[in-house]
Amino acid sequence: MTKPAAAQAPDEVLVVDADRPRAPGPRPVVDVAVGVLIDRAGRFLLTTRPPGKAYAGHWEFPGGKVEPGESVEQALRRELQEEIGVTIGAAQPWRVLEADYPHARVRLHVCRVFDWCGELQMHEGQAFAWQTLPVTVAPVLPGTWPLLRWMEQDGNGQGA
Ligand SMILES: Nc1nc2c([nH]c(=O)n2[C@H]2C[C@H](O)[C@@H](COP(=O)(O)OP(=O)(O)OP(=O)(O)O)O2)c(=O)[nH]1
Repeated sequence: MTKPAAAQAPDEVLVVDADRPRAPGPRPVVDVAVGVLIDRAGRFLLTTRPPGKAYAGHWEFPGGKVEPGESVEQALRRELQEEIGVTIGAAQPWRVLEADYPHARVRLHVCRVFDWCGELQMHEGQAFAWQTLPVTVAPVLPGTWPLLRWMEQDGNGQGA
């Protein structure tokens, strides 16, 4: 059986903007499902964070928070339908990153996705770009850089 999202130990822990204040005391960790959509040419999809969200305009992999009772795969399927209008097939669990931001502590459950249907539709006014390594978009969200580094280490994302 798949482990509950909260039981997954991170592969890496990142502290973002460490000089900026945090709320005092222990902060809950929010589980987030993140999708690395990889097309047949080996390119991967990045989108910008919509206006009004923390780090608006920064580039990231699409995804969002896991709701109570959802698996990571269910959350990713729902978020990608809501945000970019595609329905994913299987989501392959890949790596876990914990990121401590001034606005929140998040645990990113990063999945690779090779199979989806539907045309891309940016429902939240995001920009999108199909990328290979090294990426040509900026600024990249701090908590997205480790994922790009892992891809490079694994020899992924160079395109076909
Ligand atoms: N989707 C995504 N989130 C990332 C990445 N890297 C990274 O640090 N994050 C962080 C930023 C946010 O703090 C958190 C995602 O939460 P979010 O606020 O975008 O999620 P959501 O769409 O469910 O948002 P909401 O409107 O319900 O508040 O994860 C990434 O590559 N993709």
